[in-house]
Amino acid sequence: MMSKAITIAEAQRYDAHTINEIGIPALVLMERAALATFNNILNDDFDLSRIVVVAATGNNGGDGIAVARLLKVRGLNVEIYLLGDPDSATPQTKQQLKIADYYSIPRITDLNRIVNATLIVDAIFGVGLSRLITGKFADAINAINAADAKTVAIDVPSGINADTGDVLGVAVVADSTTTMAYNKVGLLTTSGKQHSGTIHVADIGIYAQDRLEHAR
Ligand SMILES: NC(=O)C1=CN([C@@H]2O[C@H](COP(=O)(O)OP(=O)(O)OC[C@H]3O[C@@H](n4cnc5c(N)ncnc54)[C@H](O)[C@@H]3O)[C@@H](O)[C@H]2O)[C@H](O)CC1
Ligand SMILES: [K+]
Repeated sequence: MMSKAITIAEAQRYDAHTINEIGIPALVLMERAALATFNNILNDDFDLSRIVVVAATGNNGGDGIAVARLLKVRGLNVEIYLLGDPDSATPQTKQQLKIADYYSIPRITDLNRIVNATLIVDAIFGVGLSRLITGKFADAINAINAADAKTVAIDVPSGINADTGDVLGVAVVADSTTTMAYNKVGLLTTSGKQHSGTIHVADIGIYAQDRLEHAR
């Protein structure tokens, strides 16, 4: 089947339409994104003995923190490496952090725990990446790439511009990427493919066109 690929602007427009016009709450979309990623993780052949979710405070991070909770509730050993100030997280991501705290998911600050993980979930940046990556964000991506662990990216491998496939300084090299709603144009480029690994497109209830015909 031919699958459509969309730009960052389209992804943002379809998200906003689904939330604001249709009325599906952002947290519901986030839960579906997390469930799709979680199911892809369980269906693959990964060593799940030491899982680290590396998350920033945008909605991509929120997806990842929700994945951490789904894994934890399954009884798996999962830790969160959080980048950025939780006080400036998006409302959805703040809610995910609160839920993760309820389940006592450890928050780690030592990059060595990333390097020694068996599976890494990359939830640093998705379609919101807007500038060159430096500092602690770059350090975390370098640690992910230095690890022997398999790496699963959420939506876009962090550091890849989802329109052009360009590396904005440094980018995660993933074994697989669960991308939401549609593939992204930048993931079809040579660089995009090299960083995404196997791409799974997840239906999370966001569509380019309203499916009103099914309702008649
Ligand atoms: N909108 C939805 O309801 C859904 C979104 N999903 C997921 O969310 C991301 C997009 O989330 P958004 O908050 O718009 O952006 P990001 O999380 O990708 O990142 C934005 C965040 O990062 C900062 N930032 C950007 N570039 C840099 C940089 N180089 N260094 C440091 N910080 C940077 C920026 O300022 C923001 O704070 C999407 O990809 C999906 O994963 C859902 O899946 C569900 C629906
Ligand atoms: K990501």
